Amino acid sequence: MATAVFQQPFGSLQSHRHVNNSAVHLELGSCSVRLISKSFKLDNGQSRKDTYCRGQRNFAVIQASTFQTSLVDPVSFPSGNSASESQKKSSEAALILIRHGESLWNEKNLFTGCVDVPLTNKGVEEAIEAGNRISNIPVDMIYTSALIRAQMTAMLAMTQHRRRKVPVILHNESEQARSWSQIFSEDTITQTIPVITAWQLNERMYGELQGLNKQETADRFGKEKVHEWRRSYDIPPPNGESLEMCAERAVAYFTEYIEPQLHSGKNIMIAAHGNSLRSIIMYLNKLTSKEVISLELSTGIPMLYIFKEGKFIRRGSPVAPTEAGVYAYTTDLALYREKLDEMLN
Ligand SMILES: O=C(O)[C@H](O)COP(=O)(O)O
Repeated sequence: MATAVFQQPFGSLQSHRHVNNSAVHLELGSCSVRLISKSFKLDNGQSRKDTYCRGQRNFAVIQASTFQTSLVDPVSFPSGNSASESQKKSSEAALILIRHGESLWNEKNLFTGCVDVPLTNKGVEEAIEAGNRISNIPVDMIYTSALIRAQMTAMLAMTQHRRRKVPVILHNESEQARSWSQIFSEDTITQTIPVITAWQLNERMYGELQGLNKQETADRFGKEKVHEWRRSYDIPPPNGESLEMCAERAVAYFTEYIEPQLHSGKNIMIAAHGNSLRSIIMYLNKLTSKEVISLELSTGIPMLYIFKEGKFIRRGSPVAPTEAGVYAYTTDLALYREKLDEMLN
């Protein structure tokens, strides 16, 4: 992805403790980012090096790339030497998809779409259970929709992860938000998982059905009509998105931003919605428009894929963290798990 890399001296900064500063400039397609390293002499005589970034344009990519550059996981996946080396050699990466846990409007049987409602208690429990199931699978980056039910699911799931890294939502909505949420310790960054939120992963926009009760709508417009709105591929509900329209933006986002991360060996979790995930699964499993309409996803059930040699291999849903046989670990996943066991014992 990086097309040009060069080192340049970085002028001295306003602190008597800085002993050395340098900057690396990366050109990443249409955007550029500057990684700035500062070496500090601490009062106790020790020295410390912190790296952070300044970027322009296309902030999601910049932030993702920054974390990618900075993160060095002591429990690397697959097993290898340095993180960058293992990334280069990496022959596979894990992809976890999770539909959010039950929301307050799922519970009330209302069309939700892009209305931003939180999880129920049951949804919270489902998210925690999903986290248990994936607690031995490596996660380097998380993508969620812009909606709270997906974000809650991702965050709650990660509370169960054995690696104990902290998921941190990247705020790139304005220059100030980006700048005010920077992390200035390389050590802390290595214990962090970047969480990227993207509206493209949102639930399909349900148009004028949003907020209506599904049963009452079926009683009013007829079961067939409502089934057509809910489960046809290319017929949109009134003023809303068809599954095809939802797939267009969700899959475009996946191929443009997420797939390159998998290619570089990053293990990814996506927390999203029934229809944005059906769209992505349609792409991953090469389903036809006929096949995808009968695909139903339960709330809070993680699905695991392995990305290997440019192909997505479906591994099913991990049933419990300890039951390797249920979804058959790959060798790399087994090694990762072994390292977690060593680290935590
Ligand atoms: O938005 C909604 O109401 C649901 O999350 C998905 O609804 P569906 O099952 O009708 O597509």
